[in-house]
Amino acid sequence: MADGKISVPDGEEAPASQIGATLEALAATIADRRDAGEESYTHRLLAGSPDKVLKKVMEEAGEVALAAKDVEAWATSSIAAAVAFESACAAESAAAAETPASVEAAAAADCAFDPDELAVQLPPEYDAAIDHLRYEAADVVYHLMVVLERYGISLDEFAAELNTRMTAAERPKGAVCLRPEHVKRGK
Ligand SMILES: N=c1c2ncn([C@@H]3O[C@H](COP(=O)(O)OP(=O)(O)OP(=O)(O)O)[C@@H](O)[C@H]3O)c2ncn1[C@@H]1O[C@H](COP(=O)(O)O)[C@@H](O)[C@H]1O
Repeated sequence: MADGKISVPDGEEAPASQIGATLEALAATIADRRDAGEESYTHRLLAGSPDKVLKKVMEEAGEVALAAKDVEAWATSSIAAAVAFESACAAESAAAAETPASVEAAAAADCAFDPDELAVQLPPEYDAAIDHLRYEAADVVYHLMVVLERYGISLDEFAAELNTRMTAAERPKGAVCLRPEHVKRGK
């Protein structure tokens, strides 16, 4: 596996992976749609004005950001609810301790405020927000892959871009890299 811009290190074999197989299948489907009819959304993105798919990438990236903010909001409100509960509990405990008759009850409650002990319950909406984030992330990747196909950047070449940014220790064995003359060219 090597073309004009990329190469596999000598003596190493290209690795296999799930996401690799998935992206390869999707890239092949997208490439096939060059010859499809107008009923294919992918074909319309490949054959129509480039602005359509370029706008879509920006729009879907924005939706990823909004979906992530939604995840943040559910996490923050869940933490706030847990803090409010702990604070109320600690206040009740402190008030009880001031009344001699209640000292025992207060000790039993053992409810001093301790942020490390917060029991944060994430609601079902948090999980749904994570599902939504993953969905929007897939929309970005699909549209980005249509852009790559449109401009003739193969998956191997794209992998080489990412691999080139890794240190030798981080890079998978056998990973392709950009030939030096293509690194950061045109940046
Ligand atoms: N992976 C995708 C894929 N992801 C997203 N999309 C389309 O991208 C469009 C996104 O448009 P919208 O902005 O309306 O997004 P939405 O998801 O409806 O809603 P939001 O993002 O606004 O929340 C929808 O029409 C989706 O169907 C995709 N269209 C096609 N594919 C793949 O490409 C293959 C070929 O598709 P066709 O070209 O339709 O044959 C399919 O079999 C799939 O494997």
